[in-house]
Amino acid sequence: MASATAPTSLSLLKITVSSSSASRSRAAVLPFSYSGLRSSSSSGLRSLAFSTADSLTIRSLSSSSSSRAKSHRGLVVSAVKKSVGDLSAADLKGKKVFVRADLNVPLDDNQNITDDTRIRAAIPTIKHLMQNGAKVILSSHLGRPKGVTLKFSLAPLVPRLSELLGIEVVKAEDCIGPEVEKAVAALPEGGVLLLENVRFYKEEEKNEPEFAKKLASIADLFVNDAFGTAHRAHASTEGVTKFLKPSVAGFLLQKELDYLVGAISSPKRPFAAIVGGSKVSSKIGVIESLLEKCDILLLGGGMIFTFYKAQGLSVGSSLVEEDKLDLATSLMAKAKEKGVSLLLPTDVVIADKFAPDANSQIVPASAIPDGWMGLDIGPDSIKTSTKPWRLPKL
Ligand SMILES: Nc1ncnc2c1ncn2[C@@H]1O[C@H](COP(=O)(O)OP(=O)(O)OP(=O)(O)O)[C@@H](O)[C@H]1O
Ligand SMILES: O=C(O)[C@H](O)COP(=O)(O)O
Repeated sequence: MASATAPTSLSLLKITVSSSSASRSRAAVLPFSYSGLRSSSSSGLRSLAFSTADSLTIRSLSSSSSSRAKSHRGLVVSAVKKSVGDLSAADLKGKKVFVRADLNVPLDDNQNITDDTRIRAAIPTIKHLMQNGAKVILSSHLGRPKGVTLKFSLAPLVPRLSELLGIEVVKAEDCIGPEVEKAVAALPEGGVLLLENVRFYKEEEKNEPEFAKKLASIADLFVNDAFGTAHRAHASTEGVTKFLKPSVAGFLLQKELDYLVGAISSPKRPFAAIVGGSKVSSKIGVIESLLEKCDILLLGGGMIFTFYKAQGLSVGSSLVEEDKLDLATSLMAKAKEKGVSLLLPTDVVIADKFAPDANSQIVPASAIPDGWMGLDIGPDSIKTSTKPWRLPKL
């Protein structure tokens, strides 16, 4: 059986804590999966492929047999958001509906859509509105343009949208202004007008009220179906809700909310979550919230290098949020305090530059050479995180 002194990659983590009953009882719910540890190999963490930020948790795992502590994370979240399905023809006929979707699809160099999943996902809401006589004003961002940029135009999406909806979707050249107003006025019941990329205006991401007001001024009510963008308070997602009533969720957003609420309010234990992305700073809220609910939190993506550095590891030229090192440390401490196993990958992909033609290799997280940058989790860690017999059922 592994002990806290096993030379796992935990030994790299310079965190010393004293035992707490909270972490012991919490850790007891994690029977899994720590098969790698239990195999008692001297490279326990390597076989686990994720390292916990808290070596104490591992000791607790292997020593405690008490049943799971009564959850202090039993926060029940209930989804009582109004959805577009609650709106009938009586509410919609002849109404101008501003629909924010996430049509941020990948395009190749010739502006061909290489994956239309997001367009297809937006269709049920749009069809519901069309079938109930609404005039649909469809808005989205595409990419992260700095000002008006042709390659980020939504124009290439029109043929596919039209095909999927069975009507000719009209495209506006802008998302606000007199031309848009004219196009809206000409829109028949059941018609769809696609506005130009809302991020062509910097006011969108700044959530400027004046801009939100202009967007809202062309519509009677708002449907947010942009699940992939729902974590951002932008003018077209959050700002317009100040001016349009009702503001309701689209079918896609509702489905995802139902799913998440179900998973989070009464999860099967042990409950694990995986969080990735490049920046810790934009994930603080979600990580803190998950620490209240999860038993295991696996981190991936670019943000892990901030955590490694916070632990004193050498991370070469990896992306690091220097001003968030303390935050990373405090999140790890918080996980410890809550008895949550915060796991970091033990192997990583590194490259000599951030470019498609870079040289790359796989190394242990503790062995990133100077001049190399870590990009993401390595194959061992991927294997671990995707093998159901290693991880608890999600
Ligand atoms: N490991 C990395 N090293 C350097 N740059 C990275 C790394 N990972 C991602 N990036 C850069 O950050 C951008 C955003 O990455 P990603 O979408 O994974 O992160 P995110 O946290 O979801 O993004 P954001 O919070 O900025 O929306 C990428 O397009 C890329 O340019
Ligand atoms: O692709 C995405 O993640 C969403 O469309 C959000 O895009 P953003 O990260 O540029 O806001």
